[in-house]
Amino acid sequence: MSTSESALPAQEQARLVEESKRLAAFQAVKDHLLPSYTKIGIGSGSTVVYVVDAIAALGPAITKSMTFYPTGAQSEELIEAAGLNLAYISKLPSGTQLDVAFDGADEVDDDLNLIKGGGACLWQEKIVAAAAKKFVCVADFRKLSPRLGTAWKKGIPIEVLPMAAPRVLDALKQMGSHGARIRPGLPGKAGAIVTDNGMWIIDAPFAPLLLPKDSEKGLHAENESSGVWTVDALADRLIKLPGVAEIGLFYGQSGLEVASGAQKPVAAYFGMADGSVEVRGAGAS
Ligand SMILES: O=C(CO)[C@H](O)[C@H](O)COP(=O)(O)O
Repeated sequence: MSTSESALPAQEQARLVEESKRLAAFQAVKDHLLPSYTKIGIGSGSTVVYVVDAIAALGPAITKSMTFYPTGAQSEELIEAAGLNLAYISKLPSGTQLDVAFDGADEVDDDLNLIKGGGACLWQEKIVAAAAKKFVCVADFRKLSPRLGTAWKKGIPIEVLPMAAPRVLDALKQMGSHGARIRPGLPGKAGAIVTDNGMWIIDAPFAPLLLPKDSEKGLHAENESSGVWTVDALADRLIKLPGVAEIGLFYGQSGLEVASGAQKPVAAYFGMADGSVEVRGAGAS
């Protein structure tokens, strides 16, 4: 949030953020949900609520031929509450892709790499995003960052098998994440947060993650324990730690570059504080 926005009273700031999510969601749906589409992925979080609002606003004449695939319990409820057709990715016939998937993010960098998992749904979110021909990210202006880990300081969410958590924490420390910790449950719940998949989440802070273009500026990852990593090197390393089920880094090639299995969005829509929508990547299709 810029100085001018953070000077606003808290209530006005919150209103601005909500309005920016809504604007981004309606624009993304307008640009990327074609009436001919039949299979749509729906992500998790507070921004996706507006995506579902935008889809429902198209009316049953358009949406009745569409089926919606959730990324967890929250989006399942959203789809049902909006009266949209619900199905599960486990029932998507092999060899079939979703036409498009919409989801939020905790942070988005200049290369459209994402941090996701603030809402603990990252595993199913990655499966649904990678199953889509086109993955579109929707966010408010606070999520736009030059490098991951600049604005989002809570750490990279990592979904782990509970019995492996202490070993994963040891490994993260060696990799330079000194503040890594198991995410606690919601107030009133003792112990760790438990994901829709029965796993725990570790949040692992790292120094802002470098991009390929940073090496041209003389910025390099040093050694492992320095905690300075490029996005790809860190992601490749984290996913190989025994006990790690999935990581909240969505990285690699985008859906425009690979036929299927992309984790990165083809486009990211940001609602801005001035009421505009900034689009990074591919616009309308
Ligand atoms: O990754 C996610 C949940 O696991 C969400 O997409 C992310 O946390 C953004 O949420 P919000 O739209 O509420 O800011």
